[in-house]
Amino acid sequence: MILFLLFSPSVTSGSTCTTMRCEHFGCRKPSTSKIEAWIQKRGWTSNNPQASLILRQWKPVGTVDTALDSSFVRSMVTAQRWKGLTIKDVPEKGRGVFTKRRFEQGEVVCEYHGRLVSREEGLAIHASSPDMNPGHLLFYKNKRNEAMCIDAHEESCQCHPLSIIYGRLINHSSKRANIRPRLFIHNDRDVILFITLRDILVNEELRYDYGSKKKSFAGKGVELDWM
Ligand SMILES: C[S@@+](CC[C@H](N)C(=O)[O-])C[C@H]1O[C@@H](n2cnc3c(N)ncnc32)[C@H](O)[C@@H]1O
Repeated sequence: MILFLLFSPSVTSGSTCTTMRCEHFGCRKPSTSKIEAWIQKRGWTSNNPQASLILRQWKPVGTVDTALDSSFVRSMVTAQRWKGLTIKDVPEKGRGVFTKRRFEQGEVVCEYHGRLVSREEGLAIHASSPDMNPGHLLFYKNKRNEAMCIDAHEESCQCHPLSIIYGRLINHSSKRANIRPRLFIHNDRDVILFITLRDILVNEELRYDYGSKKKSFAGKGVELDWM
């Protein structure tokens, strides 16, 4: 869908002058220090690009389909250390996730991370919640077309007990969604990444369409006023 050039500097490496296209960071904006380390690793002898300039001109590289191709994005999925986000209270919604920096269209924001369970198990968790609120469950179909659920009702997951799991705190909007979930597979694990639908400014609330009908959450006919 989206093809963005990240950076095409003319650089001198030894005696060879090459036009480089950096795809290393893929669909996720790196920090200045990450770019500096990347430049240093190239071992260029002259004409080195400035990290701050790369950062200013940065755009995601690749398409939504290739969002998990970059080792940088995969390392974030492994570590669950998503930067650039913060949690705030939102009137009548509880908590919500807000941006601490600008995100570009097509950028990976974070993962909906949690425990993988079957749809039936997810529905049982849903049914046992006090007000049948969808809470922190995400229902989806995997690549084999099986109905599954990511259960994120715990504040933190067992695999990353110290990480903030932002995905579970993102609120719903069908009309004003600025990110969308997308299913990938990494190390045989289903990974649902949120990808921006447009440029997102600093201090914007992240929202995605939960995809549930007002009266039929997970097919259970639950009335939810806020949907
Ligand atoms: C995935 S959680 C989102 C984080 C939640 N606000 C919290 O504080 O934990 C989903 C729950 O947030 C609330 N919520 C999400 N979107 C909402 C909206 N647009 N309006 C009101 N409540 C919303 C509902 O209670 C829903 O069950």
